[in-house]
Amino acid sequence: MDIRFSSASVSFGGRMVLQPLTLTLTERRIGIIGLNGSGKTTFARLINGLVKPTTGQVTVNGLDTVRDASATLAAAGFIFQNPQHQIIMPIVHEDIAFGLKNRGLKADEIERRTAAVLERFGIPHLAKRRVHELSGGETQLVAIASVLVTGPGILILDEPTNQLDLKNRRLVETTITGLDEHSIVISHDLPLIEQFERVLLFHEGRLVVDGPAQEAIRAYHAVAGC
Ligand SMILES: Nc1ncnc2c1ncn2[C@@H]1O[C@H](COP(=O)(O)OP(=O)(O)OP(=O)(O)O)[C@@H](O)[C@H]1O
Repeated sequence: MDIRFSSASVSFGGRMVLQPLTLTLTERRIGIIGLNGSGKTTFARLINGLVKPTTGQVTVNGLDTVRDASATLAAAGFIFQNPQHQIIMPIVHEDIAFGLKNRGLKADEIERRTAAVLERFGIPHLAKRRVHELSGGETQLVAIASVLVTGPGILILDEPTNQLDLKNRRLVETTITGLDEHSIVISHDLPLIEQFERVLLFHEGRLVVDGPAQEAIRAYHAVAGC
């Protein structure tokens, strides 16, 4: 993974919500922390082109997120804060197959890949379940499976353990830390974040710490005043 920000900033309606930043991300597990409204989601959305830089440039494995928008989307999958919003089909198996159908794969290949990803996440028993009947943890796993089945090398997750009970949180945490793909995770779940190789702390639209997890978490407590 090689993600480069070159003087990239974001303004909405003339207000700069992300100050210009220049950095390169290559680590396997990267955490993003900060208070509400500090710019975390905006930063993460720049990576797969959901938000365009107002100034500067962002590239993902050499792809420009604006010029090469669809290739960037294929390289970096995104799991939204409310994953139920990105689940499109009513049945789990159909939802996982959806992205593969869109890519024009043959039926037997779709079936093979769908079964493999269900197996990978330990959820073959959910294949025929209705999506709206799943628990929060199951919904997260299905959303992750639906994105990873298309083969992005990078997964960006926006608060993946938010609103999960302790058991489901552990399940999703273990799934994320065990991924082969590179992951970039926005989270207030500090026990998860403290396992990561590199953590970025945002405050009021600025990247204020970029370093080891312990250092960033200590600084987070300081800016939060607790
Ligand atoms: N599409 C948009 N239009 C206008 N303002 C926006 C837009 N998206 C985000 N903002 C503003 O940008 C700032 C940063 O928002 P962002 O969602 O990146 O923060 P965050 O750190 O992810 O917050 P949270 O932890 O609450 O999800 C906020 O003031 C937000 O209101």
